[in-house]
Amino acid sequence: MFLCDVRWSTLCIHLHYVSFYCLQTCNWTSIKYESPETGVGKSSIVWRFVEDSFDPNINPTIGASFMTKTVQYQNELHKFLIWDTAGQERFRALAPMYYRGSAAAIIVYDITKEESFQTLKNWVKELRQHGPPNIVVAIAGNKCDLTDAREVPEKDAKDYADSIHAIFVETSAKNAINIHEVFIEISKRIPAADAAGGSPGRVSKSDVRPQSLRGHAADATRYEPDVTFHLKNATYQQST
Ligand SMILES: Nc1nc2c(ncn2[C@@H]2O[C@H](COP(=O)(O)OP(=O)(O)OP(=O)(O)O)[C@@H](O)[C@H]2O)c(=O)[nH]1
Repeated sequence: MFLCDVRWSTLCIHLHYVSFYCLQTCNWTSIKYESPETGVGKSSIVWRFVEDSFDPNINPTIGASFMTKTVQYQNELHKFLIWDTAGQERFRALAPMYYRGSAAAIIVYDITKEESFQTLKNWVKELRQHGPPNIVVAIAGNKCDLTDAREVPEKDAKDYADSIHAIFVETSAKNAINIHEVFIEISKRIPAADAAGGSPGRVSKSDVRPQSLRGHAADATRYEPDVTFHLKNATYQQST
């Protein structure tokens, strides 16, 4: 998952999950979570953030979903443009299409699956090597409501995140724990466009990469409504 934060201009945020990207048009309708990169809760986090809802029977992502969400923080508006991409290995090669040009990435692992945490480290390496140089990275240990099934100690993950200067949170999309907070924390770390003179993630409004727009709340009417669309079946809808 990737996010951006800008004042008065669209900024590109790359929200990178342990798994992501997919631009292909596919017909698969039911695919089991097979690898440590799938089923960690990426889509659930996005839906909790965007719609404040949780679906225990959510389908695996086939293709990619793009969503925007505008929130007010203090006296500013933050508009997040988010790519939610499929976690399956077959889509891995498409990842650079989404993280290049993004200002932030959220890499998600499942606290009940040690393997997903190890996989996360590979994504961090890839982002460091091939992603934008100043990309903000957040690590989210999801499903923290499942404490009895925990395999990844919180301290281990926090120490790792500190070692790479990443934001760290444990989240629960199910119980709405730290979802809003991680997005706001990312937004705070991304320089405003006017201050940065054009941040790495800055994009035009027609660019359908994840972005965040930050401006003053009083100017909310200048922004377009939040939207959701799915590349899988080329549907497009306004969510607000
Ligand atoms: N208990 C619990 N279950 C969760 C949480 N987040 C997601 N899930 C469940 O985990 C499963 C996978 O969630 P998804 O959001 O589809 O995961 P994903 O990482 O987007 O999966 P892909 O689309 O395959 O990459 C679903 O059954 C969700 O209901 C959480 O915070 N707590």
